Amino acid sequence: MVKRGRKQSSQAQPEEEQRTAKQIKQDVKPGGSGGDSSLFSSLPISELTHKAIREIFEYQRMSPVQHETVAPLLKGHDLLAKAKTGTGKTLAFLIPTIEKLCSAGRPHPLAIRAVVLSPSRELAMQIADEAEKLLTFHKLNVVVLVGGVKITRDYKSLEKPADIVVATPGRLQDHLQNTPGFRERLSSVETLVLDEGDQLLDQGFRAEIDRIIQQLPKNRQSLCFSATVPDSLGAVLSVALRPDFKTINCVGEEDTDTHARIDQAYAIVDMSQHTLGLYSIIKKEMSENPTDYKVICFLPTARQTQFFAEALNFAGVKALEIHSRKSQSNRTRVSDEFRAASCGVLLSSDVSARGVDYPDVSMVIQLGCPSTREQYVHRLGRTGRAGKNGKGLLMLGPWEAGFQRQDLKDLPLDEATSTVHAAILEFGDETSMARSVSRVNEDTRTQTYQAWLGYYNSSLRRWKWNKDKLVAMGNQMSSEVLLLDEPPALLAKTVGKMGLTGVAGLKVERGGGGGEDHQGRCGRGGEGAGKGEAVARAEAVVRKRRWQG
Ligand SMILES: Nc1ncnc2c1ncn2[C@@H]1O[C@H](COP(=O)(O)OP(=O)(O)OP(=O)(O)O)[C@@H](O)[C@H]1O
Repeated sequence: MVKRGRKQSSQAQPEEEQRTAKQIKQDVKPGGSGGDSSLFSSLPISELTHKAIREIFEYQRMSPVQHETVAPLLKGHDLLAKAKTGTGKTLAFLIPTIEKLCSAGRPHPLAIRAVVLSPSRELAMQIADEAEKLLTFHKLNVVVLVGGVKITRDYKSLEKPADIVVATPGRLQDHLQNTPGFRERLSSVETLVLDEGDQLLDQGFRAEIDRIIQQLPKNRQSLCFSATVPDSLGAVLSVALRPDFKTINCVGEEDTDTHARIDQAYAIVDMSQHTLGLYSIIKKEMSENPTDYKVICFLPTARQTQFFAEALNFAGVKALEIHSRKSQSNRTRVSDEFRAASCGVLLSSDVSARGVDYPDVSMVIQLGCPSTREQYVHRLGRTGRAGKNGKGLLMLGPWEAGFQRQDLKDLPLDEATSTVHAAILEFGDETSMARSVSRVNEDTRTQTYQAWLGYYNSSLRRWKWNKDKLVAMGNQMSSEVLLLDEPPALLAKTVGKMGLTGVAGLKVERGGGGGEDHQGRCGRGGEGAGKGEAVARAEAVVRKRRWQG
């Protein structure tokens, strides 16, 4: 069942409703000038778009970012816009983009006239859905081009007119290189939108974005939207925007990038308590909001996401998982299921960190350090959207505590370490959790170990670690989180690629059979052990921990 608003207990309803209504008003109140200029009806746009906003979206007032950006965009300016998460940036760029297209006819039947780029597939699909709703009464087409979908499906979609293409950079570049005629079709582009522009212009996507932009007409209008605009963005914006671009910042100078209505907290939790801590906090949220808990937990890597999801499911918490190791059809199904659910738990890698609009998320948990401060802000922004309340909990290992102290020092995070410990006491059972972890597939645990090493290896300087320390910490994770007797063996090739050849404590498998570590010991991290042995091992780990106090 699709839920439209958070359910309230009957007693709390009037006050809660009033509060929510007030917050929505704040989010949609006109930015500064006030009055009726914030009504959609005051916008000089086509009647067909007005009709969609009225009848399909049923919105009356623009949010501040819509109020401040739509008018200059209708005048044709290039724009960099910053506004907090969940405040309606999607419509802010779609309305002017569509208006420009309907004010003139197609230059030729297959012309691509607007390109919207998104860093993730799920976000691209969501933007395309929103565009289709806005185009309900227009005769314009939207085509989505994202990775993970059979290219033949793209060819089919591209047989029709594609006035607006919403794409991830990799797939768009693939078409540029390999699809006959695609490059020519792009020569009609009038508008380029970079949603989550800071991420698109960052290192990860930069080369693809540069190549795409080279193919677009110079006289296009370009827009860049995000909830975070790091200083480094200034230097690369000239690639996408014309030099006289406007900047609109809907986050006041004195304000923070996050919403005051989201209660933010952090907890410093020992590695050995991460699984139990996560389980217990989710159980607490479920018991406090039995009919409307909706939790997203972000993990640093796809494999950690998979590991914790499997462990939680064995422990009796139904958890969905979404990450890059899943097929696109599975990702889309999971995303749709979580969007429509009134209650649920979703474990996600950063594929859902930005832009994705799941309604009524009650809590965002971040277990492990996010890659950047910006990523923290975007992940947190999956709750507290469109004027609603929300909660965020950042759970860090002791070695990561500096992230909260340094990178988030201007954000209002309360310390909640004792809350996590209290939740563990109330809801956790170490032996039963150890049994659940032992049931997690051996391959998942090996891959989680490898991914963990990869994630921390890519930022050694941030942790002030050398390679020996990295491996020591990884092995601690293998023992305390994955509950393996010995760290799993990694292929020599993988170890070489990570630059870890010769590092003490790493077990290396030289193709086939068991592994040998750099001290010459043999074994394979519990592989091949039966279920009974795995549980016995888990219980031994718990016993050992108790002995060690
Ligand atoms: N004018 C409006 N009135 C009421 N609700 C709105 C309005 N505009 C957008 N919304 C709703 O607000 C929610 C958030 O919008 P949207 O996803 O565009 O936010 P965003 O600013 O792009 O967020 P993010 O920074 O996370 O990408 C959506 O559910 C959307 O339908």
